[in-house]
Amino acid sequence: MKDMITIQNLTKTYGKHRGVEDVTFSVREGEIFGFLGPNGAGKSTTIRSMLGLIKYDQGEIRINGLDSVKDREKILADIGYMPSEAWFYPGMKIREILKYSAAVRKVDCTDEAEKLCDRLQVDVKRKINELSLGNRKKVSIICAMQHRPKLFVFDEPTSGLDPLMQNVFFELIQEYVNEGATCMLSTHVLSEVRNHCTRVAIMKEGKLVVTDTVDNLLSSRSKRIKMIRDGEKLDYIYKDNLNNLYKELEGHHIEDIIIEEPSIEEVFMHYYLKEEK
Ligand SMILES: Nc1ncnc2c1ncn2[C@@H]1O[C@H](COP(=O)(O)OP(=O)(O)OP(=O)(O)O)[C@@H](O)[C@H]1O
Repeated sequence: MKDMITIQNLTKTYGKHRGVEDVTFSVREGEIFGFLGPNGAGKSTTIRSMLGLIKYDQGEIRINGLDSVKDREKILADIGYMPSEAWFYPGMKIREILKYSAAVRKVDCTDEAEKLCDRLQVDVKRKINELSLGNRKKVSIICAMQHRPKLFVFDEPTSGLDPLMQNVFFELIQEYVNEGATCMLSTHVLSEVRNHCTRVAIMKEGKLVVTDTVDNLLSSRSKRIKMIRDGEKLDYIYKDNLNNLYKELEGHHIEDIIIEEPSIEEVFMHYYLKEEK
């Protein structure tokens, strides 16, 4: 499968401050790719560099084979980007915002916009400044989707959306992906990653720490152990070979033991914890 996004040795500093350092990964055509990491890890810097919103210092970014600097306009024509902040000009009606967003791209999105408003339960007659954060997010989602782009880039799309609308959002993404689109999703919600993403990249302190399939990352050898040993209740993550656990338990009275797969939060947590200095 060909790459939709290729990022090679991306480095961006903000004056003396670190942004991202030597980041290399790729997103394949047709996948839903999770982009994770704690606050300040460098996700937005990477995304803004991809979209030409900031100038990076070193490296190369190609999107659908095109150079992110030289071919910026061509690239942007086929991207649906949703920033984490859902801000619009106050006073505008939703209908006007959607029309304006389509006109900037010089495409007629009327049918798709109507379908999306219906699915996301958006009333186009309402003014943007009357809306809750969740409803503004829905407008932002429609602006990113209505021109049916080849590539979606979402920065924390579901924060503020109720669970029903979160479901509708992922149904829509899946439908577009089934028709050939690619989706890069920056999120802090690990259940979204487990349920919807095929591969992930995890950033930490400006560097890429891992990129792999969600299945591989979750099938690590660690297990969650819950047991009552010698009258004591224990609940912990065991990272060694299970044969060693059985040896360690010899001579103890085991009243009860449950060995289960850890949650995605438990598996991913160490990528989020700060390194000991
Ligand atoms: N405009 C800026 N000026 C100076 N430093 C910046 C600027 N934007 C980002 N940074 C720094 O770059 C680093 C990466 O920030 P970035 O916003 O890319 O992280 P993030 O992973 O998107 O975080 P979050 O999950 O909080 O959105 C941080 O150390 C941040 O302080």
